Amino acid sequence: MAAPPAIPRRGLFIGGGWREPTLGRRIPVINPATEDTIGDIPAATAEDVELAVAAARSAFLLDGGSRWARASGATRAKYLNAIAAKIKEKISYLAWLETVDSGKPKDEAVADMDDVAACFEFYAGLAEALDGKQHAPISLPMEEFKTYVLKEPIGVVGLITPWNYPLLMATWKVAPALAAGCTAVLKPSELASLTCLELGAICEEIGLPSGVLNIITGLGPDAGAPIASHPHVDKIAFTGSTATGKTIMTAAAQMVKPVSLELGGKSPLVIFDDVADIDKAVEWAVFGCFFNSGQVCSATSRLLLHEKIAERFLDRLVEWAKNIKISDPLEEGCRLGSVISKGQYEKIKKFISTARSEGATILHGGDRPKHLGKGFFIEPTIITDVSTSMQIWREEVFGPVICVKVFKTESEAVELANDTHYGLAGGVISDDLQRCERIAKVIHSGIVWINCSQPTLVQAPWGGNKRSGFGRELGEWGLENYLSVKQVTRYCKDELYGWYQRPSKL
Ligand SMILES: NC(=O)c1ccc[n+]([C@@H]2O[C@H](COP(=O)([O-])OP(=O)(O)OC[C@H]3O[C@@H](n4cnc5c(N)ncnc54)[C@H](O)[C@@H]3O)[C@@H](O)[C@H]2O)c1
Ligand SMILES: C[N+](C)(C)CC=O
Repeated sequence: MAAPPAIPRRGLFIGGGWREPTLGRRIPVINPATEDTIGDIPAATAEDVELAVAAARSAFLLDGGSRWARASGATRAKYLNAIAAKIKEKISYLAWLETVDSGKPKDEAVADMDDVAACFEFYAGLAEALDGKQHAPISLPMEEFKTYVLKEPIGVVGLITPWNYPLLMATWKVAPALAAGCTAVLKPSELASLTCLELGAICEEIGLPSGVLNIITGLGPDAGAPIASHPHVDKIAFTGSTATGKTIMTAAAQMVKPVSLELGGKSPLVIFDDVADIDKAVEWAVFGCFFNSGQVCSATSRLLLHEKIAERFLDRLVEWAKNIKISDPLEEGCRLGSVISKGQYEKIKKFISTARSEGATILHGGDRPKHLGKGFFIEPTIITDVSTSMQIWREEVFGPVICVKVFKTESEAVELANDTHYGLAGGVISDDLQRCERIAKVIHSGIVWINCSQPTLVQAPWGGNKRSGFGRELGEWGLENYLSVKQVTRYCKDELYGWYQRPSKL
């Protein structure tokens, strides 16, 4: 068997080159599936953030912005397409790296890398289309003024991202930010930064102008907080926990800096008794909460079952959960890998034990799989006898743990579905499409899935309401996040405007 590739030892990617962190600190990289230390990443601090922001600002302003910010969208599109091509060329390597860094099954990592390339290509298309949207005239009810609109890049943007889809979540921000003409400082999660550093290497290879994208790795308070509070960062786009989102919003508010926040969730999946093929519904329930070990912001982790099918559905759910291949994520056919870290493993175990002590039943799972002695693995876990006051019903676990409640009527199902501070996603499964449409309208969330859970489409808006944040990523909305709209109005009559009396020239 060929030896696995080595983990590259990288520095911080600043101003188009690599540099060691100013204080010389590094953070170990642990493969969560084996618990082995496999490398390290730089631990940036405020000193490095200064350098990265300065590099991004001078790239934004260079030659009056003509190299990047005010270059045509078509010019920027060439770079985005070149990044996409490199991602495709290196897909197996990048997927391997993502797998050993995050513990997710290799097949999932390959799908993530496909999505990364597709996202760069999609925003390359929108960058080109942006050229045709400039100078859009505004229809006015008078003739003396003519008005048009320019869409301009916001400036230097700080992009702070989580570990669950390391390169993909970064791409959701980097691709539209660059398409808009912004320059950026990306700070991925300290728990999984390897593929984001490889993005730096790709930018170097394709000759992205220096300083357009800077990538600094490190701990949140040391490397993320100085970005959020930096006076020369014009916008923050953040994906992560609601708690960190609040801290970032507070820091940004001091400078009236715009923020977009993609935060946590506790999304419902409502299943009615009219489903003809119960396995089809069960598979979506499994996918909705056990994919990526449930470490998905939009995981449908609250399952609402109609009382008439609840027993049969739960029997099949347990069968399907037992059938999931849990293994080293590099093994062929793995469908449940490890969770990201020891800390996350312990947090999930605590959620399960609290649910038990509050009176819930652990119907299936709840432990480390017996055949895996090492690694941060947790069985797919199904929890029943849940009340709405329990922690397991109210709080995001971010692990392979689904909690179940039974309902009698449609209105009860809707009330339970909306019984949350979060509002990211929700799903409904029923053979009655009119009912699905009715429910889609009344679920308080940014995304509703009908007869499925989790499809994520680069063309469609993504984001939440309530404590799941605000702003939308992906689609054209993702580009708008990084554009500032400028009104340009011209007075076009030869005569005086005539509000004041012209003073005599005598
Ligand atoms: N809504 C979405 O689209 C979406 C997508 C993925 C993940 N998430 C959410 O992300 C969370 C899991 O990710 P996580 O554990 O990495 O979140 P986290 O909030 O702990 O960390 C996210 C990022 O913020 C940084 N950070 C931490 N403290 C900071 C501070 N004080 N100032 C600036 N930056 C700081 C971290 O280093 C990391 O890069 C879950 O709640 C999940 O629901 C949401
Ligand atoms: C949208 N998705 C599933 C890729 C990442 C959210 O955690």
